[in-house]
Amino acid sequence: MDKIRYNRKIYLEDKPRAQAREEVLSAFDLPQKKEWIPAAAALGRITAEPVFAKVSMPFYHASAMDGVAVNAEDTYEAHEQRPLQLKKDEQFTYVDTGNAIPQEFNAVIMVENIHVIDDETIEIIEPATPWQHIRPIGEDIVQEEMLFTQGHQLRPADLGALLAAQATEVCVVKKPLVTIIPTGNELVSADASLSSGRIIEFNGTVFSAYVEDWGGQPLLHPIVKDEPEKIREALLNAADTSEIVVINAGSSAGSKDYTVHILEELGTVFTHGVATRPGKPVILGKIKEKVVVGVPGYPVSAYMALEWFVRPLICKYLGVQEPERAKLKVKLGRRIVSTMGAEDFVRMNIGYVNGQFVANPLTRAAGVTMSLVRADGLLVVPPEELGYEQGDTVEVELYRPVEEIKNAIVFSGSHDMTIDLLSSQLKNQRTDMKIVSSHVGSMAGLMAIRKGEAHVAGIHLLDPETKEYNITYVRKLLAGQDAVLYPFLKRTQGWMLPKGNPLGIEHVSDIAAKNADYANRQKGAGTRILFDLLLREAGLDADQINGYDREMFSHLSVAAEVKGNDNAAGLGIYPAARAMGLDFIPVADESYDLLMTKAFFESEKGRWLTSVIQSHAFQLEVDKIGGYAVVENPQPIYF
Ligand SMILES: Nc1nc2c(c(=O)[nH]1)N[C@H]1C(S)=C(S)[C@@H](COP(=O)(O)OP(=O)(O)OC[C@H]3O[C@@H](n4cnc5c(N)ncnc54)[C@H](O)[C@@H]3O)O[C@H]1N2
Ligand code: MOO
Repeated sequence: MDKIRYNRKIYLEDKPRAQAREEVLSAFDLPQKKEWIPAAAALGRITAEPVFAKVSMPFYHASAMDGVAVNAEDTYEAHEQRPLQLKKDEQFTYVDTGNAIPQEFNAVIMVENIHVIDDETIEIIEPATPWQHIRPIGEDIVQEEMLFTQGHQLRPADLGALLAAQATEVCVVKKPLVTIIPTGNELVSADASLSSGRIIEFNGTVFSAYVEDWGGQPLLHPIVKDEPEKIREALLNAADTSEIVVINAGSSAGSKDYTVHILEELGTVFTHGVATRPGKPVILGKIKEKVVVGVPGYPVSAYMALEWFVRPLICKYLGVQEPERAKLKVKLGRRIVSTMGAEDFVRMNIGYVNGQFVANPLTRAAGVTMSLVRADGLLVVPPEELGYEQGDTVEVELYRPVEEIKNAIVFSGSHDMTIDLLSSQLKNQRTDMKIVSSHVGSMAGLMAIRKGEAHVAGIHLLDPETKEYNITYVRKLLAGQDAVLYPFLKRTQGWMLPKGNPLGIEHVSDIAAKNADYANRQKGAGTRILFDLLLREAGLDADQINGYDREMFSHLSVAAEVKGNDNAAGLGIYPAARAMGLDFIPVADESYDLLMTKAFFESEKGRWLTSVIQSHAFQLEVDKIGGYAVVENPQPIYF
């Protein structure tokens, strides 16, 4: 049993990130270790000492051209009107590019400029100047010359210079060893069987990859349980053997968050809590002379904290400048609210629509790894700002090259699995194009087209009066704007019910009559509009439906909700029901169409998109899902 009892630490500081960074950097003052490694394997490494050439290059006078080596003096008489003949071996010898020039010669004439008379004789009509077409000894590299100073990061061409100068071994800065300690009783490896409360350990692998990318040597420690003794032992060992220690999770105020106490006991804590959202519960401290960085458990917070504090430490150790990301000015598609006094880091999607870059925030939840996977850029809201308004121009840091962002087709609206298939087919045919999609529902998709924030929106909006899909909505909401509605799919909506349909639901009235727990969709979702129509047709009211106010944001989340509850019911598409092993009773066939800006529809990208939709390969993939039919010979409707 552990002898020491730790008080739960409830209050974290809000230290400015820049201050925390300066403090930890000035506390990190290890001398660089050096090592000799083969030059051929030194890509990306930092030279620890100046590197000198051991030999010259070329090592001898070398012919720069294919032709003949001559003595320039022998050629002075040559003239267009008085061709001069030269004798082989006495007055010339054949040489190829790179050959050594025999001592008696001092110039090369290109083969194109000689006229061969016979095996022994050539003729020239122009004199050669001394040293023409000869690469003299050391033209490129001179023996003893300094090729690189210390602190130079070796690039591919640099390796060539090292080998050419016979500097076959090079003294570089040893990569700082960064030990990464994942902690948590709940953590299991990715191949373990999962049960409620178990979390796959993946932060360690991500940290290792970042550390490697930044020039450090990662060492991923096995998972450590939330037991003070185990954490203490892991920290002490890591501090003995490595340059930097990263400990993951247990950084906040939970009952098992011991890290900060153990660090206080074994060394010093400089910081517990920085004024950032996310990433607040960072711990910075030292054991002996080794810096320990405690990063929060949530992946997004963790990766950001790693970049704020571990990357500068690695760069300082290596003696290189920290790289900065490219920046881009973008227009905000949505308002962004920020906490006063804290820096906010907002992952952004960026699209290039109608000649301008428009950015929209992704989820800000620190546990959503996919928000980092999907992000095109990062908006940093400084502590003194309360946020920005929709339409403001702000600067974002880019996570991807700007060309990639410029080439993406921005897809908005209701999500459908076929859009992922379309994405994949498009990528098959055009490596320079991709679909970037955000799933916001049909109505929000339509508005995105209206505001010029998307090229394409997937919509399925039923007009309860006309029973027609999409057209009335587009006519009403996009009045006066150039848009095209491209008929895309017919798909089947139906009741999603627990296996065996225990409540025996067949009709909307059964949902009310049997008091089923209904999993509804969000306002503006096409499925919600359909459900409301079904209610009205059956003469039912929303308040007769149990769960009407609980809103899910996708077909799959409705299906997941239904799966866990024998009393549940939902409305959605067949593939979602199938994915969750649910019963499915068809209710209506609906039109899921693609609304596009006219400019996009008529652009090269728009034409590609529609040609992929019409391709056999795509339609075959769609048929495999079931419950769908791609519209044949679609007639685009212009508005
Ligand atoms: N009362 C308070 N609760 C929390 C606060 C707070 O200020 N007061 N801060 C929240 C914030 S913000 C964060 S971030 C988290 C940080 O929590 P910990 O660093 O203590 O980490 P855990 O609770 O152990 O884990 C949280 C979460 O992170 C994921 N995780 C952890 N380790 C890994 C790993 N190796 N690989 C993948 N994912 C990992 C996992 O989802 C955990 O559930 O605290 C809040 N709470
Ligand atoms: O600060 Mo936590 O790191 O927001 O997620």
